[in-house]
Amino acid sequence: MIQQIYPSPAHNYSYELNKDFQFASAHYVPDERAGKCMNVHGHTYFANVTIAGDLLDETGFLINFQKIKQLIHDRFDHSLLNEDGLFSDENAEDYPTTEVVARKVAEIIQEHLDTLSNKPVCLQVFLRETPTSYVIYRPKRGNS
Ligand SMILES: Nc1nc2c(c(=O)[nH]1)N=C([C@H](O)[C@H](O)COP(=O)(O)OP(=O)(O)OP(=O)(O)O)CN2
Ligand SMILES: [Zn+2]
Repeated sequence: MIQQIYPSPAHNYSYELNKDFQFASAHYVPDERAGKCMNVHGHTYFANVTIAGDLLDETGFLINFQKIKQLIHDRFDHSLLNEDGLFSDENAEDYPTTEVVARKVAEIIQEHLDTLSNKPVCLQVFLRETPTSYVIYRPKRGNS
């Protein structure tokens, strides 16, 4: 939910930013054990992304807030997640569950961050799938 307080990852970076955004997507979980979730259905996902770093870019940004939303919203909004090449119906690690979508969001963002000279890092993705269900994904990282 936008404007909620999120759990913070511990870190020693000087700057931390958080971006909230939402996207509406359909998905299904391709396993009979997922019950009714095996049927195509939709959610309005609420995401909060945490990015940190020690250096700002030439505009004084860690990263432009708008870019974070653009990377994810433009790709996933009003789509069937299972049809995106990031996901697969063959391998559970790539089914579009909340856990996996949160990880993919982190990976998409980190891939972009790696192109920036100030080298920010994605520390956390909080992804709410329903009013009662959410996942937090924190990429493994070194001692920073
Ligand atoms: N660990 C996970 N469990 C479930 C996932 C998931 O991605 N990871 N997904 C689903 C379904 O896709 C469903 O969209 C969400 O399930 P649920 O929280 O049960 O949704 P409800 O709105 O029915 O929840 P209530 O609290 O009962 O209203 C299922 N499990
Ligand atoms: Zn679902």
